[in-house]
Amino acid sequence: MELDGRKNGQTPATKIRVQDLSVVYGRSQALFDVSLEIRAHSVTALIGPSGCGKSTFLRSLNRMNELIDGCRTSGRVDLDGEDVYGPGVDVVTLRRRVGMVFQRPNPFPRPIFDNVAYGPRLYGVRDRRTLADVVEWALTQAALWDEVKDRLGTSALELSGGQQQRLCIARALAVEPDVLLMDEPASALDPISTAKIEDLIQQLKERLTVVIVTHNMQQAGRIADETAFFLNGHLVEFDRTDRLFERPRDRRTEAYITGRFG
Ligand SMILES: Nc1ncnc2c1ncn2[C@@H]1O[C@H](COP(=O)(O)OP(=O)(O)OP(=O)(O)O)[C@@H](O)[C@H]1O
Repeated sequence: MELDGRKNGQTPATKIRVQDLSVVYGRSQALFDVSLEIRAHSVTALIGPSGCGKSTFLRSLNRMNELIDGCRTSGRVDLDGEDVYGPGVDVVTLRRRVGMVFQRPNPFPRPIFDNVAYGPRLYGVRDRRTLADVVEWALTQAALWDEVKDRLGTSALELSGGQQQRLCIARALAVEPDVLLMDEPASALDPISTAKIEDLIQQLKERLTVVIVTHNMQQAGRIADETAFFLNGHLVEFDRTDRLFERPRDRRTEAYITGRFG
């Protein structure tokens, strides 16, 4: 099934439309009827206290939740107007279009080059020149090329934590996704590496759409166009980041951003 068309009357600016999304793990419900729209070429931050469902929401956007035993999802997630849970959707293609970067850098214990070439190889690229070009392009996009171009054959595990995380971003970018899901990508990093990742995210949104979970409200304020505040599995408020932080409409949002709980 093609996922590219703009259907169901969505405006071109809507990249992902979530309607009445609920997620259950076994007997415990993690998300309750969440609806929101994510604009193309924007950065959307998901904030809220631990356990409120941010990662669950993120994983439901590219069906990563399905890898968890006992996890059931209902509702609708449209990507460019097509339901990603619809019959006939190829999950491999979906996850190629909607890539993911995790909290802890998780490079493979393989050379830097192979880490980035992994996805393109998986999707059938064999030509060495083409692979080399893709690797250079993705590492440049991830602001890592200059630091590693002379040691592409060394193990990714020899890189610093911040470099490893940019490598993981390069690995995700190498298959040219149009959405990048990031689950607290900078929480394990020092302030300088964090600033690099934040700069990178700002640049990436020219190419793609970013959805990021963060515990760091200053970070959401710096990088996100829109912010969603979750509490106990409910989406409490979703608005432009400046409005959500300066004039929250819900007192629970206000309590959270002013540090009164969470
Ligand atoms: N694999 C799983 N199996 C069972 N329950 C899970 C699983 N993952 C998450 N949950 C539960 O779902 C709820 C939401 O968890 P989730 O990880 O989505 O929250 P979160 O807001 O991302 O939390 P944190 O900020 O601590 O990462 C929690 O009650 C959690 O215990």
